Amino acid sequence: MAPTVRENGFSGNGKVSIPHTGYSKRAYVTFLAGNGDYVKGVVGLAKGLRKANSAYPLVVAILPDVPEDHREILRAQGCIIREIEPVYPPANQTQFAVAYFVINYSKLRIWNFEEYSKMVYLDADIQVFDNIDHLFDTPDGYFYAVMDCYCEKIWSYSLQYSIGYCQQCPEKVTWPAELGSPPSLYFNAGMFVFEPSRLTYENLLETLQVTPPTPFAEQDFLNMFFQKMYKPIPLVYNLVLAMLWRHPEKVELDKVKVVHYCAAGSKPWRYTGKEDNMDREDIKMLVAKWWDIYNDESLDFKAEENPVPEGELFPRSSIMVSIPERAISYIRATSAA
Ligand SMILES: O=c1ccn([C@@H]2O[C@H](COP(=O)(O)OP(=O)(O)O)[C@@H](O)[C@H]2O)c(=O)[nH]1
Ligand SMILES: OC[C@H]1O[C@H](O[C@@H]2[C@@H](O)[C@H](O)[C@@H](O)[C@H](O)[C@@H]2O)[C@H](O)[C@@H](O)[C@H]1O
Ligand SMILES: [Mn+2]
Repeated sequence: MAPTVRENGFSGNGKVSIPHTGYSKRAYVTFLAGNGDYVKGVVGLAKGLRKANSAYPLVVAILPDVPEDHREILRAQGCIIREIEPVYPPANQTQFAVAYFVINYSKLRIWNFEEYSKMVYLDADIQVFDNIDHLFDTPDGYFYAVMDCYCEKIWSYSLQYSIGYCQQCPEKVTWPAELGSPPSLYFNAGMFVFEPSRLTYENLLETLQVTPPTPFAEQDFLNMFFQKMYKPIPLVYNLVLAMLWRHPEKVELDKVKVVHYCAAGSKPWRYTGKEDNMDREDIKMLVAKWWDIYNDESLDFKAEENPVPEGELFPRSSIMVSIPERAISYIRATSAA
């Protein structure tokens, strides 16, 4: 039977007016800043999600400094572009672990995307190789993310690193009793499952303004803010590459669904193989896998397969799939002609 969206689903004025009546819209979301080459990461991610048959669209939260030609590239890949204003931490003397981490606080704007009830955030240097749509069905009220690793030199400022403690193997070097209780479980903020909420958003921004910045910027802040709601999920959902050489016993590469190219020198679009660990066979294989998707033209978004109905804003594929069946009652179309 030819499905038709209820009249008030797509009003005649060309705007998509979706009834806010108990439907729950879902989407993947990533973050893009600057006019550099991270746009390639977003294109790769959009194509990877398509290859994994993801049912939900990819929203890209972009800073104003993302140039129009990059925005067009992303629209052409079926991405939903949302411009956000930067978020800066309070004035500080902090040395961030990496100078540009300061722009990553702008990620916090995604909590204001209230038109979505559940989102999966993915850094632009992440690739999704298997379908992870089931993460949207996780119980609400928690913050889901994968535990990070403290063993890389980038952590050398930390107490954990100085005593050789890592949460990935707490039995190897136990946390000294004289230092009190061990650190709370700490997640990598390159991937997480969350529920946008105006209230949480405002709370995040207010709390940020009274929280002294720390080396891992918004990642440290989010770990502090969501400490009580944090639920660790398996590393197959965010393989922080350092795990391959720091905790190989925990990695079953053929089961990994999401790879996070965060190790120094591992960004596929900048890969030279010269940095530490970058000449490993598994790294070369993962970088090649990223390029296979990026270069696969059959994975490009095809507007003709996702027509944007006359006067509407987005291809229905990006709207319709983000509204579950129950929210749209299908009635038999009376021919408009
Ligand atoms: O110049 C930049 C730097 C970072 N990012 C975004 O911020 C995220 C976090 O930075 P990055 O992934 O480089 O941090 P890492 O995970 O390597 O620590 C990136 O994935 C991008 O989504 C960006 O768009 N442009
Ligand atoms: O702004 C802080 C960033 O901190 C995190 O990356 C780090 C950290 O996780 C280390 O453990 C890794 O070793 C390292 O490579 C990596 O840069 C997030 O991936 C990123 O999205 C962002 O939040
Ligand atoms: Mn990253």
